[in-house]
Amino acid sequence: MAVDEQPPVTTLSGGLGAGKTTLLNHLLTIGGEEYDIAVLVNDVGEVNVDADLIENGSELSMEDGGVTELSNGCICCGLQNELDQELRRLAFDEAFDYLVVEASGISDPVPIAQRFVSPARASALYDLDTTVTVVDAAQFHQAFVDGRPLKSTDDDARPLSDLLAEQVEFCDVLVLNKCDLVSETEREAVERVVRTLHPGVDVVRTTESTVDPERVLGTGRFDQDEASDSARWKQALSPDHGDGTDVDSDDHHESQTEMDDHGHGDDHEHGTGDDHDHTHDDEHDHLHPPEEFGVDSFVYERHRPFHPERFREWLGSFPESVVRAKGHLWVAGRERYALDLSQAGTQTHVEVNGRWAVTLPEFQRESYRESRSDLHWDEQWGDREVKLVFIGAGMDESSIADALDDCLVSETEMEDDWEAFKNPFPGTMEWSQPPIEQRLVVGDRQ
Ligand SMILES: Nc1nc2c(ncn2[C@@H]2O[C@H](COP(=O)(O)OP(=O)(O)OP(=O)(O)O)[C@@H](O)[C@H]2O)c(=O)[nH]1
Repeated sequence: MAVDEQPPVTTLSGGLGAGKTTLLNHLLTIGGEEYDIAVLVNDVGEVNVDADLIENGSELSMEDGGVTELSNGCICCGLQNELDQELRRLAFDEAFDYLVVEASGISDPVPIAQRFVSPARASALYDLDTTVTVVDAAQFHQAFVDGRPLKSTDDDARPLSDLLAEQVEFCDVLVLNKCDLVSETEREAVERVVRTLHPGVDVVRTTESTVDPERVLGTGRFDQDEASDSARWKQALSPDHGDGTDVDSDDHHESQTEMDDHGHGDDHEHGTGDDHDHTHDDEHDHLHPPEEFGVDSFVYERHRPFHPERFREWLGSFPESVVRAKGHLWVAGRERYALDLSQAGTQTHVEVNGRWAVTLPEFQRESYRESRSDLHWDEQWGDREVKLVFIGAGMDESSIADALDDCLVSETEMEDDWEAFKNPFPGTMEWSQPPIEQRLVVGDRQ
């Protein structure tokens, strides 16, 4: 792609589990008719579940460069170098005419937007078009109307609700999602708070993130001068905010050189009003969100199925310290299909994702295995496994893992007839039905 073509960019931010991946998949299905979209997906955990979900839900794939994943950190801080590299690689090596960047649920949208404006190098390659924040209406109501903020259990950390508020404050379009989980009165109360935090923001109400693509793609709403007036934008650029606490100091040196390489000729044209040098250090001189908000993550991986009844029971009492969990499941009695689990707030969804590779005809199975060098393969069970990412504040990893281990099929149960277990989990892929009916939903307003 020629450098001067500058594909437009939409960034998607928003709280953990708010509906960003759902929105992205919706855009790829509907908006894909108008644009040839490339996506860059950032996930906090070491396993990028979102990238898999996007691949499964669309024709894009990692191999053809359509989906790029950046995992195990935040593109707003720790992975900024990787973000810059990927943005350059995409611009020079891939053919697309729109880029959508899905930030992790604990990313601060300000430093991400700053990667696309002068003097950041990507500003010459892309045109930041729209910044979008997706909000879970029910979670927001709980935190800001009911007055039960999302806490972090680490005393020194800021409550996660602060991040939610910051994500609301910095966006051009706010997608108020999960409207099915709130009453009209609750939604109105949420909108009042949202408009207080961000007067004049364009609010789109949705369920399942079904937004009209025109509201978030090619809107031309991002205005650098207006964004530059945002208090946090200025704070992030201020040289006085260095407290030396940034955990990624090594990254800074490399990026600093990159920034120095870059001509700053157009700085003044789109200036932020500050006349100091915009160094990389200045740009993200804040704590890395996982530290600032006391968030951590771990992966639970086992190569044995869950007992359907015990695991269903466990789902009914999700540990409070877990803010978000997602991944795939092997449930005994469901040997043909991998199930996706997605927990956010008080709701957990389990739905059929696709067939385990081991059940595919040999030709397909082998080509799948070749394309996934990291795939765990068991002689007897193939790729069937449980792999879940947990993200939360103050989680007791070993007690969660122990409780889950108790839900696994025991040594003796391995010999049982698994079809005889009472099994509430979905087990077919009847695409003629609306997918929602193939879900097991655990939690409020089922
Ligand atoms: N009830 C309800 N559930 C929804 C809605 N939109 C999405 N979900 C579900 O909420 C869960 C999280 O959705 P995602 O799209 O994965 O959320 P996300 O913002 O990408 O999550 P992270 O990237 O982990 O922060 C999934 O189980 C979705 O199916 C909605 O409008 N209503």
